[in-house]
Amino acid sequence: MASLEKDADGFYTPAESSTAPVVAPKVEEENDAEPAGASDLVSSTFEVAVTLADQQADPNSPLYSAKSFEALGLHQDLLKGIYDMGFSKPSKIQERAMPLLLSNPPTNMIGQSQSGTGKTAAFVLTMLSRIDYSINKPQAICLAPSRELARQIMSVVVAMGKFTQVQTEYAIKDHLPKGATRITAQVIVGTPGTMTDLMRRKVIDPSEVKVFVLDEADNMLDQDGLGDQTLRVKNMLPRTHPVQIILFSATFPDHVRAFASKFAPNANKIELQQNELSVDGIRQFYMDCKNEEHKYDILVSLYGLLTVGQSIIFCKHRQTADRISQRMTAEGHKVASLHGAKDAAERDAIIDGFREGKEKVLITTNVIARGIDILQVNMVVNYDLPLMNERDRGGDERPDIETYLHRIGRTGRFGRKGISINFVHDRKTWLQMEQIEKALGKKIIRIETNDFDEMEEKMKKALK
Ligand SMILES: Nc1ncnc2c1ncn2[C@@H]1O[C@H](COP(=O)(O)OP(=O)(O)OP(=O)(O)O)[C@@H](O)[C@H]1O
Repeated sequence: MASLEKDADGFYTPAESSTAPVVAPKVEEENDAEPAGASDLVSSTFEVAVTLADQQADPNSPLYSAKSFEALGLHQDLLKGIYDMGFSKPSKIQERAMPLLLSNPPTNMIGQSQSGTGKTAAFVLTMLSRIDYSINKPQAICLAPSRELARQIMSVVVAMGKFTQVQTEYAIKDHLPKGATRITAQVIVGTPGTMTDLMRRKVIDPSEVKVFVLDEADNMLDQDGLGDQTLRVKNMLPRTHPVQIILFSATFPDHVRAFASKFAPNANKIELQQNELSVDGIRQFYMDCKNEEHKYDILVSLYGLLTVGQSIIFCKHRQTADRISQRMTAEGHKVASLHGAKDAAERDAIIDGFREGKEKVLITTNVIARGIDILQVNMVVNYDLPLMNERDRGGDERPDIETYLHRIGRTGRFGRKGISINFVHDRKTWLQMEQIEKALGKKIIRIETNDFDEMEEKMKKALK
């Protein structure tokens, strides 16, 4: 075994020199063109299929692919799983990333692609392709920032692996029975705190781990957030053989890029340009509210539109989410609220209920800003704009562009149309929104708050 040195960032690195760098392929520039043939969302399954096929045939779309899933060299059992899920062609990120992810010897990957463009399938198929099904030991570990996202990723592992013998287990809070001593499952999906705990207690033996995936990698590596815990997990991985490290996200802000490259050395990189970060299917609006209280009134007046499909309302504080939801409920509206102060069972029940469409409006915090994939969500409201100080950068009132992108990305999934509405209520919030607009190079259009008919018409048009 190579001798190890711990460097200033806390990484253990082999003292010997590493392999030659791989030339990083770049995603071609995409233009801003309207996807061809885009139409309304879920009016019928048939219509959606036609729309998707059109978009997947448009070389400017992030959903475009020249290849078929067969051409990506996947095992027959996985192809069956993919088709069983209703996928017919890979998306651009799948087409680009899969050959690099599956090539031998395994090479690390830092992959970036817009929200809702199919990153999950790319890393799930890699995990399922790399494990040895005859060995009952953990071989692929995937970390995500929330239990909701970990559960969703697991549902993709199970669906894609339906025709394989894969065994899976969660590393999320309050999931394993108290006395559990050893996990034999091959794929483990979880959150960093619980994963660290289970590895420390030797419930997870990482000695056979070959693939380590970070979904929402920029968030998982952020030094102000989950970075330490993620690094702890990495430092417990075996050093007797190479472990393929796979980082995926829709965003990789400058302050984590260098750390990401160190975390996944010599990685193949697929990167987006700043002007490609948001998908065109999401139409962005804002509403001028008079003050904090007026934001609530406007939200209530939007209820009819919020429930045309499903909506997610993002607030800065848990208390705001609870307060709004209690008030709206008391006024006879059906809404749910979800945040990190609720216990595990309650969180699972709330997100499952929302997924099933039992509630059409979910009021929440940044806890589910990332990754959550619910196709019926056609509206996102930023009741409070996301700010950098929510990431523990005390006093920093700049808008948090990455969180904004992830929040609005809960709609407009895989070529669907969606709407985002920002509430601004004073000069400060207006300037913050202007900064977001500038950073993304996309116009955020004003909607009148006092003309309900115009509002409704504009929004319905945006969803067409
Ligand atoms: N090739 C495909 N054909 C059809 N649908 C697909 C394909 N790949 C993925 N999807 C669907 O697209 C949706 C979005 O995929 P996914 O959740 O992986 O997006 P993502 O890129 O991880 O987004 P985010 O950055 O928000 O996490 C999912 O509902 C998924 O089932």
